[in-house]
Amino acid sequence: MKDNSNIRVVVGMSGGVDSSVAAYLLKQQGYDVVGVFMKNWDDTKDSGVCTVTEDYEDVAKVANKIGIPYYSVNFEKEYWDRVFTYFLDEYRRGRTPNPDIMCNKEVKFKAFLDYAMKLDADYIAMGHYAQVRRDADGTVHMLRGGDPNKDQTYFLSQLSQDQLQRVMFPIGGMHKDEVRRIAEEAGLATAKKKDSTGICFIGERNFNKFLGEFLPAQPGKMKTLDGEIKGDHFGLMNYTIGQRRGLGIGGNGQSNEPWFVVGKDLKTNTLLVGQGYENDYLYANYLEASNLSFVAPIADRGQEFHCTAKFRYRQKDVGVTVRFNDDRTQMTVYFDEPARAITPGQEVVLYDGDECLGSGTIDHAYKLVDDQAQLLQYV
Ligand SMILES: Nc1ncnc2c1ncn2[C@@H]1O[C@H](COP(=O)(O)OP(=O)(O)OP(=O)(O)O)[C@@H](O)[C@H]1O
Repeated sequence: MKDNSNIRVVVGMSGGVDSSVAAYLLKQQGYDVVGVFMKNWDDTKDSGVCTVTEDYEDVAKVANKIGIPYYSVNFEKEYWDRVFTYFLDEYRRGRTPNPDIMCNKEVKFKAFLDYAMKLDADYIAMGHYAQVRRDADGTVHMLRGGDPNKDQTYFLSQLSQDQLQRVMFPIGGMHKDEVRRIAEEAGLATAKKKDSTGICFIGERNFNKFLGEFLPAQPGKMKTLDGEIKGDHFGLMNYTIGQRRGLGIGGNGQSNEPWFVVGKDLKTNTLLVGQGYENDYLYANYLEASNLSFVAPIADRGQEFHCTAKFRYRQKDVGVTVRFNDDRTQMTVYFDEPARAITPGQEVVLYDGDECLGSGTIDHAYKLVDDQAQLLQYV
């Protein structure tokens, strides 16, 4: 067996089963493994419950069982400055941000990586469901996780080639069942622990109440695209494009079809609603994105190429054509088929087969009407 004992790997241990097994497998493979638990949210900042103490106890139990040192590090300031501030700003702009993507980019794979380097790490490891392939020339590629139900490349799509160079995903090729089985066989205390849910590092919250603790809600009117008032909304930030639940409007005389959020008019603080899941106004032909980041080397693909994309996490890939602007700071993504509920603030993540190329943040969606581009009034 290869001697890995000179290679130090700092594992991000959350107190969950995935990172427990990641640490366990690395230790089995003979690496010099160190566990580190991050605390990124102070539960006195809001009125929710945090599970930090319990999670850290689980890290301690697992680390002791597999025989590795472990530490805890506090990145509350980094999380607040680089993730939470962005999160609130995006909501203020009427958009729907993805804090997990920002958290990976700025905290888990930046602040944590910097900290690990100070501990003389050669690599960091995380319990994500994603895979890294290393080419002979040193280039690394990020591939989808082995468990199609768990693939997390969507959330990792803003990592850079430099960041990925130093990353290992020990359980990335496995299925969740297998991870739990290994944890059980190894007697790890987290084998049966429930998966974490909710906002990255903050946890499960009543979302609207949580948001309201940081951003004052500004109630306004709900209108159809024809200007008919349908009711009141309790703050544009509490709604997202394509949302059905919580509107409180039933079908009317002509149709019993449910109502959906089809747009937001920030200037007049109006929520635009339309009837029917297939509402034409929810379908776009292309989008514009900025804040581009590519983990894969894509320079040789030229200004325009065809690939697949996801616009939200739980979605099948769709065929798209990507066209960059001259300096590659923005891209326009044309869909092979019209796509529903494209949401500003969310990420458009590009794939070539199983390889995640990178992503951009959605700014605008457009519809073609008689070959004329119409900007959808999504913010
Ligand atoms: N508080 C934390 N401290 C250190 N690393 C963390 C922490 N939270 C998450 N991570 C790392 O990020 C990975 C993915 O986190 P995610 O929240 O998606 O958890 P998960 O898939 O439920 O994994 P786990 O079962 O390990 O909690 C974890 O497996 C772990 O390596």
